[in-house]
Amino acid sequence: MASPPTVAASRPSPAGQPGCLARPGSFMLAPVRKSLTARATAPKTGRFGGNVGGAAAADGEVSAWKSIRQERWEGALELEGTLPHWLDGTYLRNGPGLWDLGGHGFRHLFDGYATLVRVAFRDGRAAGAHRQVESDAYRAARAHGRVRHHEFSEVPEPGGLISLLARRLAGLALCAPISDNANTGVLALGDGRVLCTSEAVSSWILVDPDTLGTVGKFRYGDRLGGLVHSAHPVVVPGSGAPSSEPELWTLVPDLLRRGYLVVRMEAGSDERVVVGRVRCRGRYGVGWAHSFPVTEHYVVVPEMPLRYSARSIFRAEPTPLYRFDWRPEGGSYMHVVCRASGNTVASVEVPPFVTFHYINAYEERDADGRTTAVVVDCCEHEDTSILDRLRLDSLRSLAGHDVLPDARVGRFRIPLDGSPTGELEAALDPEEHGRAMDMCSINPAYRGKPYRYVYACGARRPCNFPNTLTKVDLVERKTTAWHEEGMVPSEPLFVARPGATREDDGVVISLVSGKGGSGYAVVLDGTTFQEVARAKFPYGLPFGLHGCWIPRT
Ligand SMILES: CC(=O)/C=C/C=C(C)/C=C/C1=C(C)CCCC1(C)C
Ligand SMILES: CC(/C=C/C=O)=C\C=C\C=O
Ligand SMILES: [Fe+2]
Repeated sequence: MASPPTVAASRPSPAGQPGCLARPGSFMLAPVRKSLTARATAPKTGRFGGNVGGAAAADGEVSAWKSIRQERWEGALELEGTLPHWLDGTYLRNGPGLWDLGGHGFRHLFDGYATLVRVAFRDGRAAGAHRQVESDAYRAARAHGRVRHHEFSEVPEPGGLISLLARRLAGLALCAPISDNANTGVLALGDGRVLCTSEAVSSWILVDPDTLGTVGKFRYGDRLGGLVHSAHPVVVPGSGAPSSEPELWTLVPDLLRRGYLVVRMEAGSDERVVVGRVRCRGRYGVGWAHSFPVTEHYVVVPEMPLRYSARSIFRAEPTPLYRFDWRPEGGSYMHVVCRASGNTVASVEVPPFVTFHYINAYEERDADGRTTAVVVDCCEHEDTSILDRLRLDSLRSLAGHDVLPDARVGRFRIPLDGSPTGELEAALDPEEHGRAMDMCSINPAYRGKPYRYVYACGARRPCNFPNTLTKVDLVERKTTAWHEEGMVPSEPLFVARPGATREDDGVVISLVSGKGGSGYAVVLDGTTFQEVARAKFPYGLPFGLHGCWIPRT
């Protein structure tokens, strides 16, 4: 641990008390029926193999892949360096932080129960907190001592004889319900509501950004249904006069009719409105739509050759790629849908690609101001092996081994002149960022517009996981990296300085699981990419996925 704990947990939850993870012996989880991957990884330390919230991880190992042990913690953070006084608001980050309960360990990074982490910045000081998100899946596992919902890589037996008989009588597949473990992102809708998100339509959970408490399930008031949707809905300033209230856009894949609904939801509403429909052009299933980009006038619908396996989702029958099938022979496409009319204005074939995250997209215009193409940037992985590299046994045991598959900034150019194909090439030499590229953010004021800077996780090899924070200059095709030996960074998030006019005038915040079991929020200068401050948690932080910034109003 880099520094001794200096603050006591303000609300400690001793074992056996409400608000605590478990009573000793109460978390023996039942065996899992089908494993989509190799054998379960046994917890490494302690009964839960976890980080002890409110105390240092004692064994000096990186905390990134260890479960957070205590359900919640809150307290002041020890500061090193000087925080800018203009940094006034709350940084929230979500991610799977609890992979071990009782005697059972999840196998894959994406399986873990959601842990929300918060760092509140005010007057040059920082306060931290974490709390488990109270999804039905998490509550059920806690109450029953077994995994009851199917997660990304695990398919538990349906619980109990009565439930099994009832399901058989109802003619349902003998599988547990789909999980509502909202462990992927956290999103401020801009109307006061803050949501934890994941892939299942029924998984969104409203949280209180101050207490991190679970407010309740978010349920749509419409009749659109859908089973899965993008884990990364996009909130943009509204286009509708007279209001420019922020609105949410997302994609709802239709697994039966093989297409996508492009939907919009207004601020304050819980009803999605269908703006456009796209039919899949490729063969086999619907392309996985974990995220998607928007430009000023268009929504881009990617049809990736990594396709949802309807069998795996409806009948809980695993594929070698968890919930997906790799079908490059079925074609790969990019569709462009007009945000105003819902019409598909371009649909082009592109080379096969694998991506979780789109960085940004913008419209390219000719000298007369006519839009000629849409440019889309993404974190592109060389193949689907990245999914297996995110297995916990690989993450835990292969640190320092150079097994991370290559990744690059993939740049698509989608012509709007009716051409049948689009291009895909690297936006810069991938060696610039150690051939790793994911967990990206940009200055949000440049979303959908021409832009220059990307903040992401890159690599200093050898490594089994991205281990640098990297600023990419897409114009100069150069990078600047921030790195400490042994660190596991999470998504860097850019926060603009109020009144800034330059794109990189602001700071970049990332929660880091450091060497020696430490956990801290590092704050980097957005321009120089030098550290300006770090706010240290008194315990190690598990790795997390995506975050958001909520300015103090
Ligand atoms: C975190 C990340 O990148 C991806 C996570 C994907 C998840 C959690 C997917 C989950 C599921 C499906 C793809 C199909 C239906 C079941 C469910 C577990 C929600
Ligand atoms: C953490 C990750 C990829 C890392 C490899 O470079 C992907 C996360 C995807 C889900 O949000
Ligand atoms: Fe994601």
